[in-house]
Amino acid sequence: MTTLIAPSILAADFANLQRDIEMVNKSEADWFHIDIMDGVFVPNISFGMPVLKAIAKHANKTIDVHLMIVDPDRYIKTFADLGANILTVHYEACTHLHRTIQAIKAAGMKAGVALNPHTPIAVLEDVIADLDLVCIMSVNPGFGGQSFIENTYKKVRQLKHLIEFSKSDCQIEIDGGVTNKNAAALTEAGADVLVAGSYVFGSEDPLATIADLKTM
Ligand SMILES: O=C(CO)[C@@H](O)[C@H](O)COP(=O)(O)O
Ligand SMILES: [Fe+2]
Repeated sequence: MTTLIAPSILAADFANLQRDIEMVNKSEADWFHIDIMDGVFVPNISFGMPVLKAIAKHANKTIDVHLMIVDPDRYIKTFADLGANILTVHYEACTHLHRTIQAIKAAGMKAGVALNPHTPIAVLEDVIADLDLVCIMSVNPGFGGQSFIENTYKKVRQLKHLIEFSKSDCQIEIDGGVTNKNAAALTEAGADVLVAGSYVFGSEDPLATIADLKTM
């Protein structure tokens, strides 16, 4: 199976959002990656429900929502109603992670958990069988355009082992600083989904950049 590519809309031109959504629609990308930041869990605020609603209206691919917010349980139903297909919460933001995962699935979405760079893979041991996606943060969450953290490769391999050992069919997503310099090595280590924001939207030809990432 080839690696899935999920352009991060955080790096799109918000004054030309529909144009950028149409670009992703006609590209070889697989998912839309949507970063929701609350200014509390992370030191930045991105955008909220009205913008997600507008994106969902035009997007014709899987909508992968990455919540960087505290107490995400408050909004699970809202994100399902807005059109999220995959809802990823942060391990560090959930007091009752098992309950949150079940609530996401009960709302009809796939359930993902994201781990900050300092959080070990081992914390997922007792929920891995319930998960559809694990998002390994390869930068500290909160901003696009940061440098990739090299320790990520080790975590991908550890997660791959845990998934195989648990007979889980959960996918491994890498988020932050993904470029053509690390994409092939991430795929080789076991990544299933690569999120790319500034590398795609900051390039001369985003369609070609996405197509190129797909080959890695
Ligand atoms: O969740 C985040 C950042 O917190 C990411 O999804 C970024 O939006 C990825 O952007 P690049 O690092 O690819 O520019
Ligand atoms: Fe993200």
